[in-house]
Amino acid sequence: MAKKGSSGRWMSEHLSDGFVKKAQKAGYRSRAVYKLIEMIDKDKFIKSGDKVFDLGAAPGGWSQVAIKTVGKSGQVIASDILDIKPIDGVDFLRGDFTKDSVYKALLDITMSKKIDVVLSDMAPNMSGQLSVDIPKSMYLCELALDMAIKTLTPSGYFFVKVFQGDGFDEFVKSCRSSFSSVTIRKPKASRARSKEVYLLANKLNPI
Ligand SMILES: C[S@@+](CC[C@H](N)C(=O)[O-])C[C@H]1O[C@@H](n2cnc3c(N)ncnc32)[C@H](O)[C@@H]1O
Repeated sequence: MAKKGSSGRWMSEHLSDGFVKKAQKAGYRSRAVYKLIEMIDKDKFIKSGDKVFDLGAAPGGWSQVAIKTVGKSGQVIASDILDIKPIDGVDFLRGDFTKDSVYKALLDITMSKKIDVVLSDMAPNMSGQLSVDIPKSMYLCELALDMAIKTLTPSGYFFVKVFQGDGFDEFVKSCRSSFSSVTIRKPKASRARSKEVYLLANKLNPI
């Protein structure tokens, strides 16, 4: 029998993954929803009526969870470089978040109203080379932090995927200097061998 390459290994692991099966059964678009659901259950950082940004939203799993949680009185504004199939009640903007035009278009959609929660699950296409992937990911984290600082209410939350590696400690430090509460979490649905963790920051420090 031919030896499985890394993509073959990924596919068989993916298909036998309990979170994948659970997500498919529940009609969610990604297994990643279980990372967000666990963290919302634990830290209660998205509530009914909230206004939420979902950065790096494709294929739309987190947006599905967010719109369910905020309900009709809330709003979810999602964005990704890739398109997503429409989700009832979710406003979607397609574009590259590293481009000024996309960043500004997202700010325009808020119509100067403050946001309660900024989510970022953005991750670049992984090459497998940590020296390339980690800096790319860190840049997306820094842009998301900047957006959070500019748009959040004083009691708002920033929830972001970060890869542990070069720049991680500095990024946590930046978050601590902008927010009075910063916690690092590793949800059960996050694969143990993955270097990803999630950072939850709350309460912007006054400037
Ligand atoms: C792990 S996926 C997000 C999964 C999503 N949370 C869900 O539950 O469906 C990461 C996303 O980040 C997006 N992304 C990566 N670089 C981006 C960029 N420069 N601008 C916008 N989105 C980006 C990718 O296209 C990808 O869809």
